[in-house]
Amino acid sequence: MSKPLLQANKLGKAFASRSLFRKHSFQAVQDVSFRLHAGEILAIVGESGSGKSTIARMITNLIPPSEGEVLYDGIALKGNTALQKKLPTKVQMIFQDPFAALNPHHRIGYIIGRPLKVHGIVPGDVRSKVLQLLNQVGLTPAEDFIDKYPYQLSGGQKQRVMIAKVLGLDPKIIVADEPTSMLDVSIGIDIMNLMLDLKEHRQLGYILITHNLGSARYMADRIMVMFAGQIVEQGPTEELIAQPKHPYTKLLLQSSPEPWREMAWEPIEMIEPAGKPLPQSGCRFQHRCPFVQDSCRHQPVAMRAAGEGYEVRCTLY
Ligand SMILES: Nc1ncnc2c1ncn2[C@@H]1O[C@H](COP(=O)(O)OP(=O)(O)OP(=O)(O)O)[C@@H](O)[C@H]1O
Repeated sequence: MSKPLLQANKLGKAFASRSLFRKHSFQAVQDVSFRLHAGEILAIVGESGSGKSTIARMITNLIPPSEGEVLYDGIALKGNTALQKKLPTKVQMIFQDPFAALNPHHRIGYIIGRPLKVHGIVPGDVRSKVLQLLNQVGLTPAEDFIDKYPYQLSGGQKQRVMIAKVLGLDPKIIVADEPTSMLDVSIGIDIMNLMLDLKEHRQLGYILITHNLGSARYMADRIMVMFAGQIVEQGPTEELIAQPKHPYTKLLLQSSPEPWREMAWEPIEMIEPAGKPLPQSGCRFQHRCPFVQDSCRHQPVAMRAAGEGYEVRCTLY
């Protein structure tokens, strides 16, 4: 297989926090490794607080990892100022709320054209390039959109503007953080289809961050399931959905409202509700796992191979 566009090696992130009497550190992400190739979509799924956005912020260089490294085309990001400077042309982010991400005081032409000037991609008049980008994201006739303000557009149109803005820099990777969660279902599907078309035409790699297993299944080639800052399972989409291995993935799938999921496993009964403090040692899921064994309470659990391109963090495998 070709060299990955993006590689995360044993990424970790600890945040310092301070309570009234003492300082402590909270491990938000731990031991996260994955690869993304051109033309591939990797979905990161997991409940709120599982570390998805922290991973996105580390790979886009918004925050430094506490451990591990991020590589683009095999080159480490850390300490490489030339690569860090070039990063916007390699990786771009799309956010959940396109309205918050678009400056309401500027016209669409300015919003899309500004990064092209700042990064020296189009010197001089950017109008024709902006019109081309509007066409590419389906905002046509482009002349009708270029002079509008964000408030004059619908949610789906705003998300298309966001996509046009990031495409202008010709990135190789797009990190999309819940890109359709604020849109109506049918509009969300249109945006996902647009993203899939752009991926095909430009051989983009996507990291799709989502709570929604339905969107992950619709878009992604591979799914990576996070629990409490760790990957618990990653593998090809259809295989992971049809035959999940980790008890947490099974729980996530069985609690999904999606009509397509057919459970070929005994329903998981949690022993403790979500939201309890994490255990001090051993498997992070031990309190909630009905299959917990003595070793799960004491030994940290490493990722293990569970088939071709498949890994799971569970002593049962
Ligand atoms: N700057 C920060 N300082 C301290 N803790 C943080 C910081 N950023 C994130 N965290 C904590 O790290 C953990 C992971 O957060 P993160 O935002 O990555 O989760 P998430 O899976 O993206 O959640 P959501 O789906 O709600 O966005 C959470 O417990 C969060 O409170």
